[in-house]
Order: sequence, then C-alpha cells, then structure tokens
Amino acid sequence: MARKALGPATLQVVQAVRAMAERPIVAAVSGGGDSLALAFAVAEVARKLGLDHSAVTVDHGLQAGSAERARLVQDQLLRFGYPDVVLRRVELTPDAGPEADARTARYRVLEAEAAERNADLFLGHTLDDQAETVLLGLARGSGVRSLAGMAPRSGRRVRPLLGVHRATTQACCVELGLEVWNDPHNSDPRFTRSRLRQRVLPSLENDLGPGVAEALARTAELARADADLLDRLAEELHAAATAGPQPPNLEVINDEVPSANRGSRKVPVGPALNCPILAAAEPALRGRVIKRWLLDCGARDIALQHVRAVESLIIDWHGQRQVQLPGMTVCRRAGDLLASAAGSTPRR
Ligand SMILES: Nc1ncnc2c1ncn2[C@@H]1O[C@H](COP(=O)(O)OP(=O)(O)OP(=O)(O)O)[C@@H](O)[C@H]1O
Repeated sequence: MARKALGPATLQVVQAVRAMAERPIVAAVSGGGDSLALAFAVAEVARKLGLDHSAVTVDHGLQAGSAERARLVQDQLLRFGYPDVVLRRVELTPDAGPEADARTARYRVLEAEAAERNADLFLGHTLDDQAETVLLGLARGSGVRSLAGMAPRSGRRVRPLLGVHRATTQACCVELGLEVWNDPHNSDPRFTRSRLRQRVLPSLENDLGPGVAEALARTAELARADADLLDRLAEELHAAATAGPQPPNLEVINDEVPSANRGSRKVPVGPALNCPILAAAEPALRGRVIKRWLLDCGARDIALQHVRAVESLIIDWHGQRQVQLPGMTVCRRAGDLLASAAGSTPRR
C-alpha cells in the first residue's frame, strides 16, 4: 500500500492499537469494518515497533461465497504488508446451533494460532460492542461481573478498540478505501444483539440523549474494578471458610426421585464450609463463596434462588433438612459445617 498521511479516524485507531502493543501480535480479522481497521493499525504499529505480526481469518462456510470473501480479506491484508496471513476453514455440522458453536470453534482456532506464535490475539471489539455487552448483562440480571463487559486484556486476548466508536472504525475504512464485509447476522432481527444494535441503543441515545454508549462502556470499566476486588476478597474468604477440619461422609437423600424409589446412602463430600465464618462475612462475599463452592461441588445452572437457599442454611438455620440443587448436588448442615455431596443413586 502506497505510504501517505493517515486520516484522523485511522490515526485514532492506530493510537489505540499502539497503546496495547507489547509483543508479537496475531490480528483476528473477519473482514468486517472493525477488524479490518484493527488489522491495518496492527500492521502499522508492528512495523514501527519491529514486532512480529500475522493475521488469521476463519471461514465457517456458513454463508454462500464465504470462501471467496475470506480470500478477499486475505488479499487486503497482504496489501497492508502482513508477512503472514492464515486462512482457516472451520467446518460446522449443519445441525449445530450456528452462532454459538461458530464462536467457540473460532476462538479455539484463533487462540491456538496465537499460542503457537507466543503472541497476543488482537480482537476488533469496539466501544459500541462493549455498550451492547453491558446492556445484555443488565438485562440478564446476573450481577456486577456481567456489567463488567469485556476486559481490554484477558489472557492472550487483547481488545485495543474498546475505547473507539464503531463510527470511527467505519470512517477509518473509508479513509483507507477498504472493501468491508457486512455480516448479515449483524442486522438479522432474530438475534438479540442485533435488535439491541439496531433498535435499543439508538432508541436510548434518542430518548436519553447522546453519550449513552460511552456511559455504558464507562460502567463496564468501573464494574470490572469492583468485580475484580470482590472476587479477590471472596477468594480469601473461600480459603478461610474451607480451611478447617472436614466432616465424615454425609447421608444424603435424593429429593429429585419419587419417594417409592428414594433411598439414601453415604457418599463422598466436597470440602465443607465453616458456617460461623461465612455468617460473619459480608453478604456480597458470602454469596460469591457459596456459588463458587457449589460449582466446585458439581452443581450446575446455579441461580440466585439456589445461592439463597444454601445461604439460609448458614444464616438462618433452625434444623432444616438438606437443600437439593441442580446437577444432583445436595447440601446439608452438620453442626458448624456445611457439607455438600453428589446426590445419591436411588435404591431400587
Ligand atoms: N471469522 C472470523 N475470523 C477471524 N476473526 C474473527 C472472525 N469473526 C470475528 N472475529 C474477531 O472477533 C471480533 C469480534 O467479532 P464478533 O463480535 O462478530 O465476534 P464474537 O466472536 O461473537 O465476539 P463476542 O461474542 O466476544 O463479541 C472481530 O472484531 C474479530 O477480531
């Protein structure tokens, strides 16, 4: 690509990438405007800093012409001066739920490429993606961690554009004359995120005034710091609450099977929790410890009501029976200890 002065939007993207470029970089490029702008900036910055860099495009073969599109992306990347552009075809079985499975398969391939090169994996999520993620978390009602959105850096994954608007990456592509692919999923109203993008956020901006996306992205930043602190404190509380002596095996009764088939038996217990220590702790930390403990004990699909039910054995115990949880896990109080066990197999 001929060297010429960069436009203002391109400069902004380059600066954002520069701020997070520390070691070899693998850019994940779908061919959409965000990741093409990212890819250009990565090439610019890596050249200046002398960092190894490469790009990976994953073709899921989900849409007609996807292979041709992937090659078009590859051509543009080679013009940016990438020494190495990897095209990966990741076939999905036709009956696999397309989006979620494509995403899991994609991250596996992208992470593996980055690991092989001992590189950071740069992703093109923007400030608007972050705002959408926070709103989705809020609507799910699952607490401060889900309001924390995506981290700018987590493991190998680096998201340098979380402070950059999508409008800027789009303007960057226009400045550079790039051929952008518009993913039809992004405007398909069957997907929640697309409805949020097309209708909810614009309507919020319209009704509440401009700056809602920035405010949501700021919420993510603040919530992440809070969530990190709470997780750290909960980790310490968990260590203290599981440090004591462990109880003998626990007699559990499986409430999930009809009483005629129901039996009870002694089964191995997970680490027990010390109730007085947890009762004296802050509720925010206690809830986190209980949730983590339940997951460690094999429970699945834990909701707030399950955490509350277990919590009542700690702070409001008056001899209740055990609590039964999803994943056949059972919790029971024995003196000062709260023990849990995988649910018993019913006797026939
Ligand atoms: N097919 C692909 N090949 C390579 N990279 C991709 C591909 N699709 C997405 N990416 C990378 O992931 C970033 C986010 O894209 P998108 O929001 O569509 O994906 P996602 O995987 O659903 O991410 P998330 O759910 O974390 O928001 C893109 O900017 C790009 O860096």
